[in-house]
Amino acid sequence: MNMSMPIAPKSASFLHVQHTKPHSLFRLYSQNFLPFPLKSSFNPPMAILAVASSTLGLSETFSKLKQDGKVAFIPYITAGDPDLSTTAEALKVLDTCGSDIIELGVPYSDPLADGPVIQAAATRALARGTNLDSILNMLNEVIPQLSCPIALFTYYNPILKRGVEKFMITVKEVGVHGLVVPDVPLEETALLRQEASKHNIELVLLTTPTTPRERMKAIVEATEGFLYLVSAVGVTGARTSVSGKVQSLLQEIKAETNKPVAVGFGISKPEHVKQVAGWGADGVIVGSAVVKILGEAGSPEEGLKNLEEFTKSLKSALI
Ligand SMILES: O=P(O)(O)OC[C@@H](O)[C@@H](O)c1c[nH]c2ccccc12
Repeated sequence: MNMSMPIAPKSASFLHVQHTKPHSLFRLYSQNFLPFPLKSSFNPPMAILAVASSTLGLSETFSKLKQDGKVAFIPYITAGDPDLSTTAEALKVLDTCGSDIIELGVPYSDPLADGPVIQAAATRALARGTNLDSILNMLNEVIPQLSCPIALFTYYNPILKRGVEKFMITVKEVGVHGLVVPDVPLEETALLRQEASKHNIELVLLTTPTTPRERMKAIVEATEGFLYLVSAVGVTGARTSVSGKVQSLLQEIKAETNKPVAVGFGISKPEHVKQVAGWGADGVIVGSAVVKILGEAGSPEEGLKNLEEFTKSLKSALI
């Protein structure tokens, strides 16, 4: 990864950039979008889902949580940081400590939406030779041991390199349930959504604090699994507080849909988790704070131990 690449300072956010640069992340969400016919998703009776709980997808996970009056805890980690065997252990720790969905990031050389913590994690993972094949081989072993679904998190380029249909087939084969592609140009969402739908992968779309209302409605219509509400302008990274605007954004979105909404960006403490859940979020996503613990520990063992403690502290805010 080009480490000299300027990391967008928080003030010059992608949202501001969207008005100056044609291809910033959030600019991609500002073109007109024609919602596509939603796939008629097969909804087996809960009894079957309860039996095969490890096969619960993203939307089933949210409906089960909703029935229990609970909010989803969704951590994000970068695959291969500090190494893939630690990632395998970290997935099990996160699962055991009560994660309801886990976002697993595919490290990429130009993570334009990521702040310094996740950029550094991607650099370390790539330096160790982590790639999509090695990640999928690891997932093939680990997913059968997990009780929560995995949402693979990747920029668009690695998908295009492999071919959209081949990518979907491959990730489905290892048991991945969901997919988040933060930089997909919306006019190309159709191709991704068609192939994702064909292979029963839930493609999660993102909306931001400055997404125009009509555009937000189209994104809500098109997203599957859940809607990712980005809580702050700028790049990923722990913040000292969560913007109060999230509360009104959640109300605005929930007036348009019954689909679950998970909030991410900047959430890094149990009090943030509690606050966002109290505002009506169906899920709370924590990335950088978790990545930092794993990637910057003195050893993988220390990282996993600290991860367990931190995850339990965040989860306890939702109980
Ligand atoms: O790191 P944060 O501020 O806790 O935000 C979650 C974020 O890491 C995760 O969802 C994510 C990782 N890379 C991204 C790129 C765009 C949007 C979201 C993401």
